[in-house]
Amino acid sequence: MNIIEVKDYQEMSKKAAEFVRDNVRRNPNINLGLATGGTPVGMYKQLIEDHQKNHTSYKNVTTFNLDEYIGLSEYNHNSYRYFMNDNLFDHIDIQMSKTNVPHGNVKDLKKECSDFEHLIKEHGGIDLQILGIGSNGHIGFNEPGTSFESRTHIIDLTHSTREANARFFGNRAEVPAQAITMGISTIMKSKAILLLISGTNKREAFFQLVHGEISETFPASVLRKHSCVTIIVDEAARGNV
Ligand SMILES: N[C@@H]1[C@@H](O)[C@H](O)[C@@H](COP(=O)(O)O)O[C@@H]1O
Repeated sequence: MNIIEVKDYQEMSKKAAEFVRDNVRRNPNINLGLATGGTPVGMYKQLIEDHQKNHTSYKNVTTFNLDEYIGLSEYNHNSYRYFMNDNLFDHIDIQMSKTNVPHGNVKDLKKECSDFEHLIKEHGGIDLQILGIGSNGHIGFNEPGTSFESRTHIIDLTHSTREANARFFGNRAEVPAQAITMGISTIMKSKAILLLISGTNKREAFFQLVHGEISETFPASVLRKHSCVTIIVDEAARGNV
């Protein structure tokens, strides 16, 4: 794993945006895997700024998002589809038809999972996957205990994840109990991975990732088996590591 140490959230966001932009410029038809949560918001802001200033084009880019809450429609402000439109897609020249976020409010959720998995495959796989990390080591919504062999699937969210995400909803009771998420093996098939880690609440997770054992009890540890992972981590998350 290539670890890039930066000072703070601002610098992490800038570096991450440069990394993504350079990849898009090198391969304008890139398949990007995207993440939600608080961590990548600054990176998306920088990408929008770069698009406006330097005209980096996303016209031929295809995107696949990691996950979506079950039960929320795309119009719900807490859905990840809404998040992506609001934080990125509405502000760049991407074709909406090339943006893919799992649908969390369809009748046949199992079919949605296998369709999503196939869609990624049909497009030739993800070239660059952006990731954040949960404080319990989850990636996407793959909670501790998820099989490393998992494909896109339905997951029960843990108490701590619902608690952590309650800040977006008002209270924990409103956070959906389940989500659709790319599986660990789906994520691991990406050709390259960019993981962003910021803040003191991620310090323990960063430490585990670097020093802990590779185990399904800490999902992100699987990344140590991937040959092309870049981590951008700020001072607060590094602590004394
Ligand atoms: N499903 C998302 C993840 O993709 C994200 O990486 C993680 C951390 O979120 P944050 O960046 O807000 O700390 O939790 C969320 O639940």
